[in-house]
Amino acid sequence: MVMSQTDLEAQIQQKIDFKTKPAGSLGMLEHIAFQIANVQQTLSPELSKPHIVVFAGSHGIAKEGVSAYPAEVTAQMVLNFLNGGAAINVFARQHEIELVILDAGVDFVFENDKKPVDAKVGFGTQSFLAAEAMTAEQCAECFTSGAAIVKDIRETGCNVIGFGEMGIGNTSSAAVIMSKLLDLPIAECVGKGTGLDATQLENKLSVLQNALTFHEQVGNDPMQILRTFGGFEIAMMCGAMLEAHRQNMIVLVDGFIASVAFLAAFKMNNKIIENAVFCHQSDEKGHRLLLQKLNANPVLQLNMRLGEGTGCAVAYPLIKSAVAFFNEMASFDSAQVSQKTA
Ligand SMILES: O=C(O)c1ccc[n+]([C@@H]2O[C@H](COP(=O)([O-])O)[C@@H](O)[C@H]2O)c1
Ligand SMILES: Cc1cc2nc[nH]c2cc1C
Repeated sequence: MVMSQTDLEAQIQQKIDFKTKPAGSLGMLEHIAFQIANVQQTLSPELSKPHIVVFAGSHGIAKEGVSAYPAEVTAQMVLNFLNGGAAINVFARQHEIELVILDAGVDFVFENDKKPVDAKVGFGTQSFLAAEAMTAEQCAECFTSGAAIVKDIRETGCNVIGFGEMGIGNTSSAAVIMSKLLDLPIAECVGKGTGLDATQLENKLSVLQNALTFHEQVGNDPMQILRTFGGFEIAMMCGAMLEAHRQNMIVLVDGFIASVAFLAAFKMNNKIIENAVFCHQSDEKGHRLLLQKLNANPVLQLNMRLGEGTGCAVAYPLIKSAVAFFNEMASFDSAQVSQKTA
């Protein structure tokens, strides 16, 4: 017998409420369990073959003094990921999450035997201070490649996928994209990124204001905004997230930059929010407001501002706990525990 959506939702909620606990006492874990069961349309949800993809890209805007670190760190960190030494490697290993390192457009030729997945769209974007970050063709390629990597991962049996990134300068791209997509003053979207001091932050703000003035004619079309302000890894994440939704996967969203990629995807298909778990509220200034605008309730708030998918990795065991209680806890009936009095 085919169950209606309303019936299924009622049954999921009933299963949660009949567990041996005071009603609502597992808090956010209850919401996550409900969401995952609902996405998977089942009373026995499963998380299988979890993956995190780190999308890496270099940014032309990095030469405008908007980051506390030099642009070459992007390629150097990709090598570090490949050698297993970065924070995301540690957390992914700890929680048995498959890690995929993807070159969306790093300004470096990787030639050792250890290479990132090659989806290179170019050797970094143009500085969007006085040019478009990428061409329309490059932006389209980001979407095609993002979808392709997710399809490949889906074929391994994975149904839960985290999105992280690496790209010196990408909080600048992300801040401008957020400001355009939400029609917010850029000052509300800009933060210290990798750790700018107050003077450097003022410079970042003025660079981004100038860029916005230069691109004044850009309207609110998300594809046009992504193309104008980049980066390759942000556009590719956006395309990948949309595919993960098409494949009915659980979409784990990392920090500020990943959330901005999500916002662009949401503007293209707002149903994607049904599959999304916002893993961690970053310390980057704009993230809180962005999550508020999405009505999103992050699983964790640990004052991290690293990216790489680290928020997804550290939140993952909690998401597993949500599914585990839903599947394994006894009910009042099965354990013969008395229910609430009146
Ligand atoms: O994910 C976040 O919330 C986050 C916040 C601040 C910085 N980051 C990371 O730092 C880099 C961007 O910072 P920046 O200062 O170079 O724009 C990039 O590699 C991101 O992964 C990440
Ligand atoms: C060292 C370093 C590691 C990172 N991981 C993600 N963004 C980063 C930025 C820097 C500077």
